[in-house]
Amino acid sequence: MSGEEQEPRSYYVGVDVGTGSVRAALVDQKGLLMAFADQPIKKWEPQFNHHEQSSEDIWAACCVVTKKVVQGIDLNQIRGLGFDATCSLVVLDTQFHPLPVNHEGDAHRNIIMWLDHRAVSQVHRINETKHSVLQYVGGVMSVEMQAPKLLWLKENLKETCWDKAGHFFDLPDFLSWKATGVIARSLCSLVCKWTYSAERGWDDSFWKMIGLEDFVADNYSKIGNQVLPPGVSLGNGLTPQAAKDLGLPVGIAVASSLIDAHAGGLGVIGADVRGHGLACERQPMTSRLAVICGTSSCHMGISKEPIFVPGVWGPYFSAMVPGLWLNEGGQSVTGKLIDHMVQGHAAFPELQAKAAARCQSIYAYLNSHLDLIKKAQPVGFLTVDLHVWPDFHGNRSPLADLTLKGMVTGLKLSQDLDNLAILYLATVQAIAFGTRHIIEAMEAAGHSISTLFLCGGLSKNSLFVQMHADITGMPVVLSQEVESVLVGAAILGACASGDFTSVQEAMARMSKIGKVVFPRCEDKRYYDKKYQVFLKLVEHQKEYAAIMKEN
Ligand SMILES: Nc1ncnc2c1ncn2[C@@H]1O[C@H](COP(=O)(O)OP(=O)(O)O)[C@@H](O)[C@H]1O
Ligand SMILES: O=C(CO)[C@H](O)[C@H](O)COP(=O)(O)O
Repeated sequence: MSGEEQEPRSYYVGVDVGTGSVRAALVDQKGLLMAFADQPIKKWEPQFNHHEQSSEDIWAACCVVTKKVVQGIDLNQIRGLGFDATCSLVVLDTQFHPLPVNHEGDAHRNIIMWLDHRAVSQVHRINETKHSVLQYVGGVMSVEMQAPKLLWLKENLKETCWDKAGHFFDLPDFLSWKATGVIARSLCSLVCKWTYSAERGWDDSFWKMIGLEDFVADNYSKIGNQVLPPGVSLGNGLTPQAAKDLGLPVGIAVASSLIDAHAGGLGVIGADVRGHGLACERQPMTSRLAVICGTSSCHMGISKEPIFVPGVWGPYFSAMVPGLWLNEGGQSVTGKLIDHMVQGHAAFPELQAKAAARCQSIYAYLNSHLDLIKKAQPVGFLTVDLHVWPDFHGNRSPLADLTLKGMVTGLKLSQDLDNLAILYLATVQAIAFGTRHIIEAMEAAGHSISTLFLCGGLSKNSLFVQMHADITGMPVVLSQEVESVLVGAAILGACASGDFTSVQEAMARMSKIGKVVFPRCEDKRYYDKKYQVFLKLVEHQKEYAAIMKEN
C-alpha cells in the first residue's frame, strides 16, 4: 500500500432526491463512490396533471439511505453532507407542519411536484404581464416553476392551505432546513424557479403584478429572505435530531443545496478530459453541455456573459458554477416517456418475461433485441418510416409551449415484440432530436458547444447514449461514476466542510470521466433527414390545431 493510501480518508455524504427515488452515496475526496443505497418514494396523481408527494415520506427515505451508506464506517471520517432534489414545492404551516396541496385536505400530500401542470391558467396570466423578470426564464415562464403554483394555491386552497402557510420551500431547501434548522434558501432554487435575481434580489413589482403582493408585505419571509450560494456551510451543521434520524454525527457540515439537475452538472462538467482526443480539452468549460437525463432531461450550458436564449431557461447567474451564467434547456419527460411507451405496449408482458428469464433490465433486453433484428444495417435505420414527436407533456425547450402533444407517424397493424422494440427506438431517437433542437437554439443565441456530458438514469442506456452522439454529431462523455448526480451532492458537502477552497476546485478533483462515445459520422445523412421530419411534425401539429380552431 502506498503512503497516500494509508492516510485517514475523508468522506462526504451526498443525498439525491429524484422524482422516483432517493439515493445516497458515501464519496471520498477523489470522487469515488464507496457505498450507494436507494429507496423508492411515494407519488400521487389524484387527478390528471396533478402530481403530489409527501415531505415526511421523502425525509424518511433520506434517513433510510443515509444510514445504509455509512454502515461500518468510522463516523469521524465523514466531513460533510450535501443534498440535491427535484424542484418541487413544499408547503408547511407556521409551526413547520405539512399543509395539504389538494382538494381532499390530505396534509400528508404537501408537495406539488415539479411536473405538475395544474397551474395552466395562472402561468398564462403571468406570461401575459410580459414582466421583465420573464427575460431571465427564456422569455416565457414554465408552468413547472413556483410562481404559478403559488398563485394556484392562493386561488384554489385559500382557507385550507394558503392562509395557514408559514413556509414555501423548494424541495432542496426543505432538506437543508430539516438537517440544520436553517431556513436560508439556496441561490440555485430561488434564481432558477422563483424569479430571484443574484444581482438585484426580489422584484416587488412582479409579485404585485401577478397578485401575490402578500410576499412583498411580509418581506418575503415565507419564500426566503436569506439567500446563500450552493455549497456554503449552514448554521451549526447537523442538528441533534437530524443526526439521530440520519445516523450521522451531530454538527457535521451541511451545505446549502442544489436542484438535482444542477448537482448533476457539478458532478460532470468540470472533469479533466486529457487524453481522450476531445475538442473540449483545448476549449473553455463553456464548450461543454451537461445533460442530466432521468425522468426529465436538463441541458445545462454555462457562459461568462449572460446569453438570452428564447425558450431556454436563464440566463441565471451563479446558479450552478459560481461566477458563471447558466442556461437550462429541458425536456419535461424523457425517462418517463420511454417507460410510458414501453409499458403501454401490448407486448410489454412478453418483454418483461423474456428480460426476467435472462436476468436483464427490460432496456438491456430491448437493445439486444434491436441488434438481432437490424440485420446488416445500423440499428438506427430501423425507424426509416417511424417518427415520434416526444412532447407528451408539453415542450419545455426551445419552443416553451405546454400545449404541445406527442405524435407518432408510421404505425402498423402489429403488436409484437419487434414492433415494441422499434417504437422504443423511435422514442429514444425523438428525445435525442429534442436535444439537437435545444443545442441549435443555444448555439444560435451565442453558445459554442462541442461536447456532451451525460448523467442520470438514462445514461445507463447504451442506445440512448449512442443516439445522442449520432444525432447531435457530438462526442458524449460518461462519468466514471454512473451516479454522478450524487458526486455533485457530495461536492457540496465537501465544500461546506472547508476541505476545498472553492466549488471549482472540488469539481476538478472529484468529477472523473469514464467512457467516451463518439458519433458514427457515416450515419449523419440519415439522421439529418430524420431531423427534417422531426421539425415537420411540430409544424404540422400547429397546423392541425389552427384548422380545428377555425370557425
Ligand atoms: N438500467 C437502466 N437502463 C436503462 N434505462 C434506465 C435504467 N435505469 C433507469 N433507467 C431510465 O432512467 C429513468 C429514471 O432515471 P433516474 O435518474 O433514476 O430518475 P429520477 O432522478 O427522475 O428519479 C427511468 O425512467 C428509466 O427510463
Ligand atoms: O426542472 C428540473 C431541474 O431544473 C428537473 O427536471 C426536475 O428537477 C426533475 O428532475 P428529474 O428528472 O431528475 O427527476
